[in-house]
Amino acid sequence: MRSMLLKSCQRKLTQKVSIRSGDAFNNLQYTLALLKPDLFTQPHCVKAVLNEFIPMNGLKIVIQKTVSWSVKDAQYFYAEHRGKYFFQRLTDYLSSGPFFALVLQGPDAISKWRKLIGPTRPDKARIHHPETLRAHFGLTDTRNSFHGSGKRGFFVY
Ligand SMILES: Nc1ncnc2c1ncn2[C@@H]1O[C@H](COP(=O)(O)OP(=O)(O)OP(=O)(O)O)[C@@H](O)[C@H]1O
Repeated sequence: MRSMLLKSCQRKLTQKVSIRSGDAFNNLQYTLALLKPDLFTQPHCVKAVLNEFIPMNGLKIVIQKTVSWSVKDAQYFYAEHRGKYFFQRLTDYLSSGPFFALVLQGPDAISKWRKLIGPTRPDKARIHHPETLRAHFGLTDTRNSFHGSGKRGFFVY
């Protein structure tokens, strides 16, 4: 399984990649991280996240790709929230411009990245978890700058 994972990671970024996240090998995991459109428009913030926050927290970027989603792509990705009052706002936002998709690797990468990005709401993050990325960079409940996959499973982009 590990060699399959590594093979997937080594494919060129232009190719469609399918990786099984969260497979443990000596606690090694892969996780999907999104640096959402609001952050993408702030190159100095992106630079700080990529070059400082991620490596300093024991995570390694194995794939980095700029993506642009249609509304349908965003609706598919966030399907679990369909029907909620913020669904249209959320999917309009994710399809409003380009953003970065990263595959991060490291021990306990899934929970480590989720912990690093912090609570969904940046205002709450600034009060209760001021050290987190959403506290530093998040703007609003919708434009909260980051996504971290919450569970093991396949992701394709
Ligand atoms: N109450 C809300 N009002 C507005 N937007 C919301 C609200 N709750 C969630 N969202 C938006 O939907 C996204 C997905 O919500 P979820 O509950 O999965 O939070 P999360 O796991 O912290 O975020 P993400 O899935 O983006 O990592 C959030 O990142 C946020 O942009």
